[in-house]
Amino acid sequence: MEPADFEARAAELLGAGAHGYFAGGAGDELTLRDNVEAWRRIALAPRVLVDVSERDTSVTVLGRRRPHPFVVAPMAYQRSAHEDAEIGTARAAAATGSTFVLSSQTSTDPRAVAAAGGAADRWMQLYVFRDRGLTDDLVQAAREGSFEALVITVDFPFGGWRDRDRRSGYVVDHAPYVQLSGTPLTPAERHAMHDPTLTWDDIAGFGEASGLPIVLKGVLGPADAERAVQVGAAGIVVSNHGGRQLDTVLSGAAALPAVVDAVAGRIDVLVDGGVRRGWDAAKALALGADAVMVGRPVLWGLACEGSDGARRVLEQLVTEFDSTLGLLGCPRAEDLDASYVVAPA
Ligand SMILES: Cc1cc2nc3c(=O)[nH]c(=O)nc-3n(C[C@H](O)[C@H](O)[C@H](O)COP(=O)(O)O)c2cc1C
Ligand SMILES: O=C(O)C(=O)c1ccccc1
Repeated sequence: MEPADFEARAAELLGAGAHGYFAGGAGDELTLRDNVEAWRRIALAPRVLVDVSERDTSVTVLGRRRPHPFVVAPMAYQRSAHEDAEIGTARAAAATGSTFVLSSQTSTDPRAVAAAGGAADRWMQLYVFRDRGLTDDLVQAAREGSFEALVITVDFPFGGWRDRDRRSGYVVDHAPYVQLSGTPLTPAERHAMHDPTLTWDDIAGFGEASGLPIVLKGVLGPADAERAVQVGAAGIVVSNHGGRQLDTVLSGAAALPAVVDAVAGRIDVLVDGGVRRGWDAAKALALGADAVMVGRPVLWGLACEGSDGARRVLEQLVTEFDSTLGLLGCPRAEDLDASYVVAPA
């Protein structure tokens, strides 16, 4: 099976509830679809007669050189996709030089994920729960597991309106690391753990308490990007949460240019949502992103072939990205700029 077949195969392998939860989005899923289409609408504009015999896919993010711009997005409940779960995706990331982001809603103890990932780059995604004890425990685990940064997700005061989950009645079929009670809960019940009173005033405190750089995930506009700089974030992820929160919001691809302008190089900018091909990542970098997060494709690889499947998805993205640099006539990823893309009219 090719990585291109994983999405369809995962739909056959997974139960309807888990599949709907992973694949689905908010409302009519217009943003879910637009995330993918927005990258497709941007045209690449190649240059010719450039020596592309050697290419450099590396980028610098949070002050560290990384072999390529692909970061595995934080995704909840990976044990529902495959028994390899987060250990499997962390190993796949480590094997491909991808930075791995562990979800707060991990199925696996963060310390075990850290042990499996060894010296590879990993960040901890943080949800701020009403029960701050649970949040503090994750911060502590991040420190013990040598996680390099805290990715605080800021677009999730509570869960979006998700028809697929309401219809399926899906309940999480394993005990996640952060437990609420002994009873299995629906995603909506677990989404209600989040603290909806969280504001900008709280952010710097997490940096101080953890000693780790803070990345704010879920920023879509230039004013919020400016505030992220002001509160001392080291980076932001331009994201609409994979179309899972508020339907009809703009795509990461559409939001990116104005955010990049506002940030003006002061902090790192990542983008996610609908990155499916190596050339999508090239477009993101051309529009000023420093790196991209990839979500569902990694999950489909995990569901089909466990850790090996997730690794194959990441390998293919890196190979496609490398080939894009060559055929675009821009052999160094860090030289990508707006001259290599034509935005839709
Ligand atoms: C099944 C699933 C679970 C997710 N869980 C989390 C999470 O726990 N924390 C978080 O910040 N984002 C979460 N996200 C959002 C992803 O990190 C990411 O923003 C999004 O999936 C990127 O879009 P893509 O799937 O189109 O690549 C989740 C996404 C999916 C599909
Ligand atoms: O479903 C999600 O998108 C998500 O981020 C989440 C949030 C809380 C619990 C589980 C998943």
